[in-house]
Amino acid sequence: MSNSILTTHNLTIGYKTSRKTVRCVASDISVSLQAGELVCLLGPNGAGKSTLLRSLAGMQPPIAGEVRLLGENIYKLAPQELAKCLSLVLTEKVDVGMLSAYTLVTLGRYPYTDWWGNLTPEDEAIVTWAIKSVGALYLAQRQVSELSDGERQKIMIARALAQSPIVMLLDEPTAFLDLPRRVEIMQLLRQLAQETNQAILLSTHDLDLALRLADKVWLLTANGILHVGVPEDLVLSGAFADSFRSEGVEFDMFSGEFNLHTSHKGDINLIGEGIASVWTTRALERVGFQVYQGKNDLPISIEVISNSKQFLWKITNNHNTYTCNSLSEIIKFLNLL
Ligand SMILES: Nc1ncnc2c1ncn2[C@@H]1O[C@H](COP(=O)(O)OP(=O)(O)OP(=O)(O)O)[C@@H](O)[C@H]1O
Repeated sequence: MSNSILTTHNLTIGYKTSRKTVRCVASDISVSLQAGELVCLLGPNGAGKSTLLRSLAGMQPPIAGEVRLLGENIYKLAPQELAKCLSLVLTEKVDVGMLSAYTLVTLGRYPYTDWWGNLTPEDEAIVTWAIKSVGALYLAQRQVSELSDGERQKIMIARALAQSPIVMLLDEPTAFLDLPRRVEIMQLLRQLAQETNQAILLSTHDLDLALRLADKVWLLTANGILHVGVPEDLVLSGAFADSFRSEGVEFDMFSGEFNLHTSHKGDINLIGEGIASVWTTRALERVGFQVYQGKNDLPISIEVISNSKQFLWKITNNHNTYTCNSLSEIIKFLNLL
C-alpha cells in the first residue's frame, strides 16, 4: 500500500500577474510526500519555496496540474476537512490582538469543536501536549503580542500541532530561532514525523541542519526544477553545489558547508589531533591557508599542544620555532611572514 499523503501531478506553480500574463515559478512537479517522513524544502532566495508550500496547502491555485491529499483534489476539499488533515505554518507575523499563547494554540482545535468553539477535555489535553512538545509551557499565559519572534514561532508550531494533522507544511519554521532552538525544533519535528506518522515538509535555509536531519530533501533550483532525494544523494550528484552556486561562495562536498573563496596564502602542515586541531584548521582556512596533515616537507608546520589547562601552538618556519598562546597570535604571526 502506498504511504503517499500529498502528491502532485505535473504541477505548475506561479502567479497570474494580469488577466493574460502568468509568471511561472516552477513547472511539471510530480512528487509525493510520504507518511512519517521529514522533508526539507531547500533552494536559493526567490526559487519558489513559499509559492510551492502555499500551492500544496491549497491556498494558491496552481497554474496547471494538481495537488492531491490522500487521493482527493485539494481544491475540492471543504475547508474544515482540509484543516483536519493539513496544517500550515507561515513566517508572516500574524496580528492576533490580545490573545494569550494558550488561546492561540486552542485555535488549532477549531476544525473539531462545536459551533460555539467549546473545547472538550480531550481538546484541552491536546493543546497542552502541543505546547509542551515545543517546550513552551512557560509561555502559555503570556500575550502573543509580547512574545519574541522565536517564542511566537514556537507557539505557531504548537497551534499547527494542535490541529492533529496528517501533514504539516512549515515555511521557514526555524527562521527566528537561535541555533540550539533550531536544532531542538528540527529534532522535535523529525521525532513527530516518526512517532505520529505525520508527513512534515518544511522550507529552510538551514542547509547544515537539513543535511543532517531530513529524511529527504526537495531542492528547488532558481530555474524551477525540483530535485528530490535523500540529502547525501543530492550532494553526491552535485545538485546541491549547482543550486547554490554563486560568485565567491562554494559548496564543499567534504564538509557539507559553504566556503568563501579566499586568496590562497600558502600551505601548512598541522601536527596534532582533537578539538584544538579542528578549530586550528578552521582558523587557518578562514584566513586563506590550505591545511595538511603528515606533509612534513612543507616550510611551515604548526603543532598543537594541549594539556588539561591550556592549548599551545608551536610554529616551525624554515627550522625556526616560535610558540603562540592563541590562534589570534598565530594569525598575526602568519600575516607578518
Ligand atoms: N504575489 C506575487 N506575485 C508575483 N510574483 C510573486 C508573488 N509572490 C512572490 N512572487 C515571485 O515568485 C518567486 C518565488 O517567490 P517565493 O517567495 O515563493 O520564493 P522563496 O523560494 O520562498 O524565496 P525566499 O527564500 O526568499 O523566501 C519570486 O521571484 C517572487 O518574486
